[in-house]
Amino acid sequence: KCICASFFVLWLIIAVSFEVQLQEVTESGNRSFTIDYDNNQFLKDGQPFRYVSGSIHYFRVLAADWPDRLKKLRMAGFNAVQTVVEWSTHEPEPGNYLFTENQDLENFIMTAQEQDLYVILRVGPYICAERDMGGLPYWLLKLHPNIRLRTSDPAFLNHVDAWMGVLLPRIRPLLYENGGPVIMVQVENEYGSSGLFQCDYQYTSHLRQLFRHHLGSSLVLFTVDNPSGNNLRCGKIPEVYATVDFGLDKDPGQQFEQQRLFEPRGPLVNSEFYPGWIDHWGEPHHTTQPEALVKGLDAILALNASVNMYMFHGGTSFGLTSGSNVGSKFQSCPTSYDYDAPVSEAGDPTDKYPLLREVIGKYLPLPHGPLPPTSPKGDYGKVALNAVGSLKALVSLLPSVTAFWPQTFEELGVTSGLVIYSTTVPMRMPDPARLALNDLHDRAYVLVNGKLAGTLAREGDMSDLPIYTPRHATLDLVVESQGRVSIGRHLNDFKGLTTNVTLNGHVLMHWQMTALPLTDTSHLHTVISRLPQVILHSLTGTPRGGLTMYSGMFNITDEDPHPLDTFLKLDGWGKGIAWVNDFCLGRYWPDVGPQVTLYVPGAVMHRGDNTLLLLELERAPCDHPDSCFVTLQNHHQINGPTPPEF
Ligand SMILES: CCCCNC(=S)N1C[C@H](O)[C@@H](O)[C@@H](O)[C@H]1CO
Repeated sequence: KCICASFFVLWLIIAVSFEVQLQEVTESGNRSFTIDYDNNQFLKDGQPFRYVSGSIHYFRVLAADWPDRLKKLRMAGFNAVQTVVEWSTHEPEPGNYLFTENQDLENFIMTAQEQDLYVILRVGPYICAERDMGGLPYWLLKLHPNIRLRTSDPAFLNHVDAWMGVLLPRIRPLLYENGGPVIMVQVENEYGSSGLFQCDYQYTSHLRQLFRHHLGSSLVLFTVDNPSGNNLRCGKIPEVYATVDFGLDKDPGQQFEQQRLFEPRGPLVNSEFYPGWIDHWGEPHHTTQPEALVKGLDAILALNASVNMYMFHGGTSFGLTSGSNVGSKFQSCPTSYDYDAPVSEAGDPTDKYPLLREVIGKYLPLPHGPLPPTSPKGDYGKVALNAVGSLKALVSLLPSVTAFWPQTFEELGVTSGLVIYSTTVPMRMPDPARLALNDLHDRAYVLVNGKLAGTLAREGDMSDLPIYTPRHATLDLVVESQGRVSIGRHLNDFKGLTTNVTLNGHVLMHWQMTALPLTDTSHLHTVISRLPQVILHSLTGTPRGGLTMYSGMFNITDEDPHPLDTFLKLDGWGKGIAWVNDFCLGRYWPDVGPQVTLYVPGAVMHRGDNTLLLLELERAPCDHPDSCFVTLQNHHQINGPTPPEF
């Protein structure tokens, strides 16, 4: 008994001294961010803390504009910024790491700290976010065609370990406890809610251990799941704090009851409160009413919950980085990620902005100072364009691959862009013959002997295009990727011709494939410059001006202030990709909407002559030189679509 008593006394002394030390550490000014389970709150340096955060994805805003957007977030009353970290942005090819300029994540984080914002990082490895393959790099499919993404499959986890071994050591010095602004880090993303129909706890536990190894034992790690059904049962990771996400159409009390089933104590957190929603090409732009948004936020804050608004500023999926979804059909996401967010795609406060500041001001001290104004926009007028070569002419100058069967984009090493698949029809077919592309990812322009015979789309019926094929006719299929699926079972979304092609039931073989990766224009310019002028105008594209490159120049005079943000309007154009000064603005598709203009940041232009390049796939208003132009106007346009004929 005496021994037990002395052990107890010894234990008591140790426990008390530890508590005192912790208190001393805190009082000594060392920084800490923890969860207080006794009082259902966060503690920052030992004091109660609640965050009101807004999502801004650094890769959807140019680095030149990060200070402006982050300041607008702070001036709206928010005290934290949340961003996902996109693996494919930082490792576009295996072992090729990018962390500079527009990919300089550390700069974004430190800029947030300068704007008096804490940072909540969602480091993935999977992030969803309507991005190509949910932010996972396409080369995972190239290296491991049978990979089981988002599982403990070693083919996946080995690359995750390597990637996190590069990323997380960069994050550690920026943690709050180490003097930085990063207060929390999310593990995976909606693992239980992503329609994976598998709960690989070995995978999620591995991530927790990996994050603990690189980031230490005191950082708050959390998960996010939509709180319906069994999502939280599958998404909750032991020793990782489970939070939920829900929109303004949900009752916060009921939603948080679901969180309480898995976190009976600790702060209530909505990690994604939606001010708008996802857009898809061909659907109306999704919006919400400002009053409903403010009412919903007020109800959450009144419960003393912490919250992140997804998105505060959506920005733009520049380049070919937007993803897609597969619901009842394939739905590709537009370039604009406006999200009907409180700050528009172009960075301007909307009518939601002052209302949000007012409601946040009921719960948090507001920063003083004027509300940010709408920035001036450039009205640079018409830009005349000329055809600089058909796609066929361009492709004839590019290297090609021959194979018995059609290969996917991934096999050909193409992240995004086009692949031209060519073959010869082996025998005389009855006219018309039925062409079937049995699993097309995603859109194909069918040419017979260089003439457009039709268009097939993943959204529509891909297995029935009647074509007339003379003997030994050349069949070209110009196949476009519209963005890899961002969520669910179709995440391993191989692009291109993913199965055989048949003509009247005969499998077509012996394919020549020419990749046209469009992640940058360096090779495009090289190829165009090599095109003899005579070819430029001989090999036109389609009769309506499709499958053709167009270029033009516009001048920003010295009288103009620094180049202003502007909007590219493409009246009369069909569907394609646009570049300004080699910066890929993204895909345009005014034929189906909802976005009708492309946002052009001022930072991609300069005084003097600027170049504009279009790869038009479908139609151009260029049957007369006077009508072959686009417009750089000072306002954006998001229209409801005319029902598309995919
Ligand atoms: C149509 C399926 C949408 C799935 N995505 C959902 S629920 N969301 C949650 C997800 O975590 C986030 O990355 C975003 O993708 C968001 C929608 O903007």
